[in-house]
Amino acid sequence: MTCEQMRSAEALLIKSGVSEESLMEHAGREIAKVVASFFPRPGKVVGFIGTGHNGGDALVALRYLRQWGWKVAVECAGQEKRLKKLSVQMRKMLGGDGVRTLEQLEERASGALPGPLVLLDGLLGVGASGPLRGPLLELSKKMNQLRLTRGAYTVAMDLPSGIDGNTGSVYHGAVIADYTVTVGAAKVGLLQSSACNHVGRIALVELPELDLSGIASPDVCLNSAQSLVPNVLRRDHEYHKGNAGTVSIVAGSRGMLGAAVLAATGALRAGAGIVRLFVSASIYNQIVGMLPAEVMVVPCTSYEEVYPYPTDSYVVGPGIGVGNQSEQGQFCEFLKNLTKPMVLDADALNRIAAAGEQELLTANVVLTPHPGEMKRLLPETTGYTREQIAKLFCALYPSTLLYKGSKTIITRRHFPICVNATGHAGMASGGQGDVLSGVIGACLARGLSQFEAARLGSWACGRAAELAVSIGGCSEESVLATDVLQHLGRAFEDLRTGGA
Ligand SMILES: NC(=O)C1=CN([C@@H]2O[C@H](COP(=O)(O)OP(=O)(O)OC[C@H]3O[C@@H](n4cnc5c(N)ncnc54)[C@H](O)[C@@H]3O)[C@@H](O)[C@H]2O)[C@@H](O)CC1
Ligand SMILES: [K+]
Repeated sequence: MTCEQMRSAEALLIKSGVSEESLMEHAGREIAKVVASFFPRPGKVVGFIGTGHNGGDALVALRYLRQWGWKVAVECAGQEKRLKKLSVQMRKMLGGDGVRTLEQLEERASGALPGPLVLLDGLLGVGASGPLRGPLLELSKKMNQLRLTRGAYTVAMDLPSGIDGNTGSVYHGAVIADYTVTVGAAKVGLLQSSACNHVGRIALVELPELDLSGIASPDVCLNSAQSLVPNVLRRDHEYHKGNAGTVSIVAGSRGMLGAAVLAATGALRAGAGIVRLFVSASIYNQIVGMLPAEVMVVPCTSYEEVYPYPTDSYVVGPGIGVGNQSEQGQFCEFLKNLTKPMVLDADALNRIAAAGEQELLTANVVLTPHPGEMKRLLPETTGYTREQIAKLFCALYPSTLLYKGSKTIITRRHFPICVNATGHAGMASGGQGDVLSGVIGACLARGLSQFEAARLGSWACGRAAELAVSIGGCSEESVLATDVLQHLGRAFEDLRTGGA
C-alpha cells in the first residue's frame, strides 16, 4: 500500500465517524504492546517527536510504556506548542511529571538505569515529503548515534523517518530502525530491498474497521503474523500422527552430519507426526547417536530404497554435498520420481544447477536458495534487484520460491512477492537453512500448500531466532540454529496468541 492510499483509507474511516483521537490512541497503545513484547524487561524509552501525528503515536506509546514500568523521556523537534493539535493533546496527557530529556533522566538517576535503551522514532510518518530537513535531521542523527554508541534500539513509528514510504529510497541521515511498527498496512517502500538496512524487523498494527478492500491487491506484501493465523489453528482433540503427517528427509554426508540432524529436528519441532531420515549407509553408525530418539533412520545404498516408504512430504538436500557428475545424474533421476510436495535446499539446488536440470523445479517444489545458490540456478542476473530476480525465476519455473536474505522473499507465479517480517542478522550462520527446510517439510506434511508452508516456516524460524535473543539469553553473535530449534514452540504460540 502507498502512503497516499493509507491516508485516503484513514480519511474514509474518520468520515465514517471514527475519531482521529481514538485511532491514534489505538495505534499508540498497540505499538507500545509490540515494544513491550520485543523488550520484556522495562528500561528507558525516549520519544523523538516531529510536528505531525506520527509524533502523536509515539506520545501515546510513551504513556502506556510508563504505566508498564518504563522510564520515559521526550525529545521534540522544536517547540511543543507547534505540534499538530491532537499531538499537543497527547503531549499534555503524557504530562510533565517525570518526563525529561534522556540526559536529564540519566543525570537524576542514582547509578545506571536498568533495562534496555529504546528510541521511538516519531519524527515522520506517511505525511513525509523529501529528505529530512532542519531539526528532524539533527534528531535522526542523534538517534543513529545513540544506537551506535550506547547500544540503543530504535523502533520506528509507521516507517523510519527519512525513508520514502512509497519507493523505499533512503534519504541522507535517515533513521536506522531495528524495528518498524507499521500502522494499518505495510507501506510498500518498507518492503523494498533498498530500505532493508533502515527498516529492520517489521511488525504490523492493524486499525480495526479500516477498509482496504477497494485497494488493488499489491504485488508486494508483508508476511505478517496476522496473515498466518489461519495456518496455526488448534488441533482437533482427535488428532493423530497420521494427521500431522510423515516427512521423509534425504540429507547428510560424511563431514556434514549436522545438517541432517538439524533438518530432522526442525521437522519434529514443527509438528511432524513421523520423521524418517534416509542417510548413506556409510554414515549411519555415526549419525544415529546424534539424532533425537524420535527420528527413524534408514541406512541406504541407493536412492531407490527411499521410494517404498509412505510419506506426505520430502525434504531433500541439506548436507548431501555437490557430488560428482554421475552422482548428480542419479540424484536428478531420483527427484523425477518423487510425486509428493517437497523442499529442495542447499546441495540439492547445486546438483540441479550443475546438471542443468532446472525442469525439476516443478509446482510441487519449495526451493530455498540463498543468493549464491540462486545465482547458480539463474546465472544471467547481474545487476538485478532481489525482487527482479524473484520475478524472473517465477516467470521461468512454477515452484514456490523462498529466496533467503536479510528480508526473505516468498513467492510463486501469479502470487505477490511476500516479504518475511521476522528474523535478524544473527541468523547469518550455518545450520539455520537446515532447520528451515525441516520446518517447511513438516508444514507440507500436514497439508499446507507450498506457498503457505514456506510463509509459515520462514516466519516461525525468524521469530524463534528473535526469541532466542529476547528471552533466551543469546545475542546476535551467539545465536545458533540449535537455539532456533529450542524457541520454535514459543514462536508458534506467539502466532496463535496474536504475537508481533
Ligand atoms: N491520520 C490518522 O488517522 C492516523 C495517523 N496516524 C499516524 O500519523 C501519521 C501521519 O501523520 P501526519 O499526516 O501528521 O504526517 P507526519 O507525522 O508524517 O508529519 C508530516 C509533517 O511533517 C513535516 N514534514 C514533512 N516532510 C518533512 C521533511 N522531509 N522534513 C521535515 N519535516 C517534514 C510537515 O510539516 C508535515 O506536515 C501516520 O504515519 C501515523 O503514524 C496513526 O496515529 C493512526 C491514525
Ligand atoms: K517514524
